[in-house]
Amino acid sequence: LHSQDLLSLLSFKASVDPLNSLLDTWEGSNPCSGLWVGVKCYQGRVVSIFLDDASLVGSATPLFGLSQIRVLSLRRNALSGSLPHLTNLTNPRLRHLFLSHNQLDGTLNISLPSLLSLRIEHNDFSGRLEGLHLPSVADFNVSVNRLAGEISGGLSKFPSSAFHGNPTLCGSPLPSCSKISHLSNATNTSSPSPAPIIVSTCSSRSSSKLGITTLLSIGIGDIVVIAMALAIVIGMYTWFQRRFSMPPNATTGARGLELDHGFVEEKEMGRRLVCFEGGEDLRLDSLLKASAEVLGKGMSGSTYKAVLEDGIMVAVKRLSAVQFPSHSKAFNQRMHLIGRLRHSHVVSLRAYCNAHEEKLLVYDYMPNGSLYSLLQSNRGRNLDWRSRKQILMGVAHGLNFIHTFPARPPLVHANIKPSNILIDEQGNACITECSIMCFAANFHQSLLLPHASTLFPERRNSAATSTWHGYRAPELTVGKGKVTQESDVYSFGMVLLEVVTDKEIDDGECEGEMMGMVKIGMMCTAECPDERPKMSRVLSMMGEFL
Ligand SMILES: Nc1ncnc2c1ncn2[C@@H]1O[C@H](COP(=O)(O)OP(=O)(O)OP(=O)(O)O)[C@@H](O)[C@H]1O
Repeated sequence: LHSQDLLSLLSFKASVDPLNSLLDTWEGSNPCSGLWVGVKCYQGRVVSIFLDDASLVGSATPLFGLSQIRVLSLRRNALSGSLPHLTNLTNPRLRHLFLSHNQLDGTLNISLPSLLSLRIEHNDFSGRLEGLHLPSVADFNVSVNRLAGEISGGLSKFPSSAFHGNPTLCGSPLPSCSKISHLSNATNTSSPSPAPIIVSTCSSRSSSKLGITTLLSIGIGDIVVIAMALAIVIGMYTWFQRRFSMPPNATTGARGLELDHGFVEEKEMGRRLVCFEGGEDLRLDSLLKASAEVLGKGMSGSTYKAVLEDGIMVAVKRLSAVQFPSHSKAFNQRMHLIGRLRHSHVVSLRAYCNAHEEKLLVYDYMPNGSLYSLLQSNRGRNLDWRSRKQILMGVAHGLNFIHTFPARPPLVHANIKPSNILIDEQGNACITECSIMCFAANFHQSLLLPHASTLFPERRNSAATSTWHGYRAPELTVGKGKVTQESDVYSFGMVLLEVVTDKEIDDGECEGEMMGMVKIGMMCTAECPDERPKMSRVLSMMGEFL
């Protein structure tokens, strides 16, 4: 291990975590052990740092001492101070720099011909853009800072949203500088605000830059939108109620909304087993009698591998009575939908039982374990780039299928993480446990755990079963946040970043693809849910360069 890397990391830790409460896994002398949260290495050198949303306060400067760093992502912390002069001499391999939503200030001096992404929006940077020499940059955003002067050269190709919120910045794509100086001469110079300020609805800090009138009009606009949304929701709710109170066979022909013609209800031992296509032969008593092996235990319950009398293997999830105490009608309705999901990248639910004393879900058994175990094992260390791409493409296809399945309300997975991504006989990735966590009683409590110490939790303690916290979207941490397709996209992005930046990826020809994937991962993990792409868009972006 390179001693300069160790020194840089320790000096960063001393600055941002003097009490050793946030980066407590940064211990010992080997940051490449796999235990240092957020640190990825290649051939003994630190190549990426992912510490988004880690509550870090202090200076980021020591991290620029990592001379082989390719990806540095420190979004949504409270880092302050200025950036050092970044050049090919200091950081020749830096490709992606993500520092948005911090309190960084000073002028920008970055001369990196190979830098592909620069995201520094929502900081306090000042001065002109002349200090930026970034001929290759393709992903660029400096909005909501205090930058001034004319936008020139190659930077003009970026949309105005990349620059908004810098009151004295001008030139294409913002209004021309002559117009601005004319305007500012004509108006009171004590409060210049020539450039259009479009403020992201996700930023609380930026709202201080809005005037009262703007806030009022936004407020009135919001009320109208909320009223319309309420009307739509009530209409949909009424429709939904009518729709699902019909007997199964009386449903109309809309694909995906029909209840199964083939489902069989079994009353055995006082409990009901509801079976879907491919699970018609399942019986509750044979399931309960089957020889079973524990596969693992998670937040939502325990999973067993059961071998039935005829030799068929299934995975049975026994839901925890604490997390799923009630016998809910909504749960049954959702399971009837989930039982119809049939896709090569989604694990089929074959049957379920929702009795008071026993809540079971019966899935196809996947013989090759999960992405979690793959990343943990030695095999994972040698998982080549092709296999990683194949897995991620599979997950993207599966999640896109779930998100576009005709259902009202639209289906949300709610628990995308490596242990819920299973590998089938052909090595394809299949998503399991769709929507289950939507019904968990303690869902939000489990999300309120501290952020930084749960980043990439799977790496912290290989003995513990995985938890979801490192993959949750930031809007879910506030306690009332609701899981949405956008929060699924965030979790997918976190999984993608973990798979792509996992160490021991062969360097060389795959680097371009890898960096493209990092870019997609960053888009998926944008703070603002509205800014995250839909899974269909993610798929087409992945397809463009893979
Ligand atoms: N259909 C399946 N086939 C094979 N292995 C499975 C199947 N379903 C789950 N597993 C494995 O069983 C183990 C336990 O899964 P379980 O879903 O109970 O916990 P978890 O995924 O860690 O957490 P959570 O309860 O939040 O989903 C995991 O390693 C998972 O990959």
